[in-house]
Amino acid sequence: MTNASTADEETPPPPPPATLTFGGKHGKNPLADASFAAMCRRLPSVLGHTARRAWAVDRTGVVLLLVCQLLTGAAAAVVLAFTAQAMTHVLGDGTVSERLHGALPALIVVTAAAAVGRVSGALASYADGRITPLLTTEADIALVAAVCRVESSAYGEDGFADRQEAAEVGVTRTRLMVQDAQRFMSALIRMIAASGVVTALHPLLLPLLLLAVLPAGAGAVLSARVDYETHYLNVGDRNVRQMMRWWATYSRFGDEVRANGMTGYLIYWYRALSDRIDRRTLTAAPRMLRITLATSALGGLFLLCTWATLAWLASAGRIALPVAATAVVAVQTTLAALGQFVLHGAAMFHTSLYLADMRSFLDMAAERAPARGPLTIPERVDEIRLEEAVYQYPGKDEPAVAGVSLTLRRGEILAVVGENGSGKSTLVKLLTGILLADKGRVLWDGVDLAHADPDAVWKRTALVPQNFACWPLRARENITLGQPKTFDDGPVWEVVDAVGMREAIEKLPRQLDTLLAKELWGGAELSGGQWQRLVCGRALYRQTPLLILDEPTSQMDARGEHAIFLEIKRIAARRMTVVVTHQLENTRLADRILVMDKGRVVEHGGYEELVNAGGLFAELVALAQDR
Ligand SMILES: Nc1ncnc2c1ncn2[C@@H]1O[C@H](COP(=O)(O)OP(=O)(O)OP(=O)(O)O)[C@@H](O)[C@H]1O
Repeated sequence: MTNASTADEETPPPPPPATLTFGGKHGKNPLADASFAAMCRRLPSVLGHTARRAWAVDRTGVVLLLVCQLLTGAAAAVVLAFTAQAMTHVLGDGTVSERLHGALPALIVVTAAAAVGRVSGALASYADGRITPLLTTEADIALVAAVCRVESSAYGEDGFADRQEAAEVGVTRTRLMVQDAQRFMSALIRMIAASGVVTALHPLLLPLLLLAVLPAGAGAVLSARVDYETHYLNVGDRNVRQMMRWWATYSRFGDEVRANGMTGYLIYWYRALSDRIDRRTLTAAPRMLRITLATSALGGLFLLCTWATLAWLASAGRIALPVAATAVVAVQTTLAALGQFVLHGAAMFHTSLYLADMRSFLDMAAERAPARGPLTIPERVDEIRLEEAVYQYPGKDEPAVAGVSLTLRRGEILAVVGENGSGKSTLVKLLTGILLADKGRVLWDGVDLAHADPDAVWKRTALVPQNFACWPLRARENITLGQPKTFDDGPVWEVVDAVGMREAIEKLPRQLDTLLAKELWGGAELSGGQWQRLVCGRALYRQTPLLILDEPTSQMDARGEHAIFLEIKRIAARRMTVVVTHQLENTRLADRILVMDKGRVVEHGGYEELVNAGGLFAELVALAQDR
């Protein structure tokens, strides 16, 4: 036995991924208590909703689709009725040529109607091809817009991310909805046409045919239910798998994954989660099989009864032979139409389950869109005041900000310091109205943010967040994003100079037009510190009354940091500036320093004053110098 294998035996197996359930108040499958009748009642509402949305995106396509479907149905009825007529001639009395001659006009009509049916069928598919992509795009954009617009606090809400994942499936299923609805409607029209002909031949045939296809329909609905149940159980796991997939494969995190030896565990983890999802899916397979076998057997039995009845009617002389022959064709046609009607109805029901998830998420997101009030904020803001502001994140026992009062005036630079988790970033979110205080108030020139239009607030805010996005956009857009108001690059170059990025941008293959994403064709990459400079440039470009920088220079070299703080000082007179930092030396530029601990302001004053006070700030400064 080698040392390596001994080591392997002694190494405990890696822990499997945590078991995640689609939890919270959304943890209950909406189908759990739904009766079969209730499920069937969904169809008209789903059909109506799809029709309204289709009408909104492509009226011509919808009209074309409806006309073609009516034509297809009418053509099917004509084919059947004239086939019956032709049969009567073919199986009637006279010589072969006389009988064929007699059937000829009916056969010509059958051929013409079949041609019309085919052409309108093709046109209906074309209309479906027009409507579906537009509808899917609309659903997709509605979802993205809804998520972008919710109050920031919604992200932390129980089940929000899982509901979003379920809604994403709804978006992809939208693709099937028009197709299902179109096939369902066309089968319905063909069924009505064909059943009219069958009933005219003998009234007993239609109920028997219905009995023959109903079990298949019931089977399809039951299978859809099982499939959805499995999907519902897997939502939580799929959500986290999707997130991990992105983190594990995103090139920006590739170095961390490789150099820390994470690859093996990440792949193991991904496989373990995928296996768990597959296991649930496979558990459903025998149930599906049982449903299909039972309903097929029942349907087959009823079909046998239909044929036996037809044979009995013919042999007992209750229907003439030509009528019996026609009945065979009519039964086949009706059976096909009925079968498709039921199957596409079930498919629509199936799709509707996913669409309902999407609709309920959109409703949920709409309820969480800011509805704060119509108050607006003056163009120039002179003062921001916090009055005993408290904020507690959902699910947390302690408030992150526990009653903070402060006044910030135009022209002032405020530094906020404190240990990790002391509430600095949360305070910033309260100042900017990203989060609304649970208790207390945040007032911008006397306007309470709880009642102000958030867009008016954010138009006057520039924020360099602690965790910023490296947008896969051109360099120019990475600066102007959120405020693309000039056609001239002058102001963009001004901020590029201010953050010391001119040389780096001029070296890019297409300067400001360079796509900043190495993974995209023609894209280029910046270093971490260069990205941070660019993000600071974006905030400076906005020229707003409030400028907030949360750890703005953590990745920068001394020259970059110097340039940024010089610029902050240069422009400070025209705005209120808040700098959150752990680099305590940088707080020297501030007019005031706020020291936070456990959500409260424990000290405030100037740099020298706080160092001499011998409190938490002095201790942190001493620790920073004790290297
Ligand atoms: N989105 C969130 N959901 C739940 N709790 C959060 C969230 N963001 C922060 N917290 C919690 O709120 C508290 C304050 O966090 P905050 O980010 O404001 O601290 P901070 O002072 O900015 O910390 P750091 O110096 O590490 O950036 C912490 O206990 C943290 O765990």
